[in-house]
Amino acid sequence: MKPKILVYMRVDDRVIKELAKDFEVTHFKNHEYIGDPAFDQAIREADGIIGLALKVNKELLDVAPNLKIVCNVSVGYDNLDLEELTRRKIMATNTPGILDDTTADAILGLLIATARRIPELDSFVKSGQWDISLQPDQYGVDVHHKTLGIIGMGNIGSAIARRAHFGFNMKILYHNRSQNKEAGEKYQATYCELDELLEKSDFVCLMIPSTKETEKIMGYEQFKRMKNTAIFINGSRGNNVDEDALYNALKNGDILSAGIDVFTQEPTPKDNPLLQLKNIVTLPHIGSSTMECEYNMSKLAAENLMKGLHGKKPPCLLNVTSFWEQS
Ligand SMILES: NC(=O)c1ccc[n+]([C@@H]2O[C@H](COP(=O)([O-])OP(=O)(O)OC[C@H]3O[C@@H](n4cnc5c(N)ncnc54)[C@H](O)[C@@H]3O)[C@@H](O)[C@H]2O)c1
Ligand SMILES: O=C(O)[C@H](O)CO
Repeated sequence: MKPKILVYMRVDDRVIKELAKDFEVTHFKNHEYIGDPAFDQAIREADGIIGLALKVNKELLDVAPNLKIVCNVSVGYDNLDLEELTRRKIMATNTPGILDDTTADAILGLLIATARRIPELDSFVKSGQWDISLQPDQYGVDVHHKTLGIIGMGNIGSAIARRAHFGFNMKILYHNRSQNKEAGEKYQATYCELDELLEKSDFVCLMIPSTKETEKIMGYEQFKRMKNTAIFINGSRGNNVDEDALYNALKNGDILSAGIDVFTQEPTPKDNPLLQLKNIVTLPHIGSSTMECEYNMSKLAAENLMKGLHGKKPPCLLNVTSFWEQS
């Protein structure tokens, strides 16, 4: 009998087809969760899970007695209770590295779209309002030669810094858990404490993982510290930002505008007050969502799953030291 796997949300169809050669696949394309009878049965029987953003916590693990591996099709793994998975000797994997350039492209795109007010001016043209020349109150602000503060100079933060430094002649400041020597040398990026970065940057780009420590790292105080001409970009996770504080800062002119790829709740509710503001550009969490990148991420996640269920060490094992090397 083939091992059983639960495929959750976004996994490339070609990859699912490959997986079906080795495994019995049950695919949930949307946000099904415990309580849905079909999902309950699939999770009860699953040897492995592959997919995007399934909340894997004690509640779910308690009803998944056969589970051996959980493979995220994402680099972020804030959806996983890693401690609990490790305690139960269940492997967990993610997909680091292969999405850096794609995500950095999207975040730079969002930054430029926000600075140059591209979505707003696109609507202006398409709605037939362009009957006189552009007015000064429709101008955007320059990106080139400005100061970009990156919070989280990891893989994606570095890919953003590379583009900003070489492509736009921006001055890079960064805040990180530890100093990133390579970014300092290659992109002339200067390490600073968070407060200093917020005070000096024309653009602040958040690129840290979502953890207990980073929850609402951008709150009322942090937005107040930013220049009132500055633009805030969140390409990380919604939980890292206090959305009420962001709303307040945008509404009161504490900052100029914001570009947001991620929300506290996704999909974000239609009545999220942020959506009413003119000075915010929003995206539905598209950082890595290109045809090429999503396929590569699915393939890497599938490789993790295959290796794990075939008794080999998955290439992107997250709980490596605490689990694999002891077992
Ligand atoms: N918008 C999207 O579609 C999208 C796509 C990919 C990743 N992401 C998010 O971006 C995050 C970063 O991805 P990555 O591949 O660059 O990860 P990474 O691990 O390479 O980099 C994260 C960096 O953040 C730093 N960091 C962590 N906690 C910190 C703290 N409390 N204070 C200061 N610095 C801290 C780390 O030292 C590290 O350098 C992911 O965890 C994910 O949440 C979003
Ligand atoms: O963490 C990631 O890889 C992305 O946010 C997934 O969409």
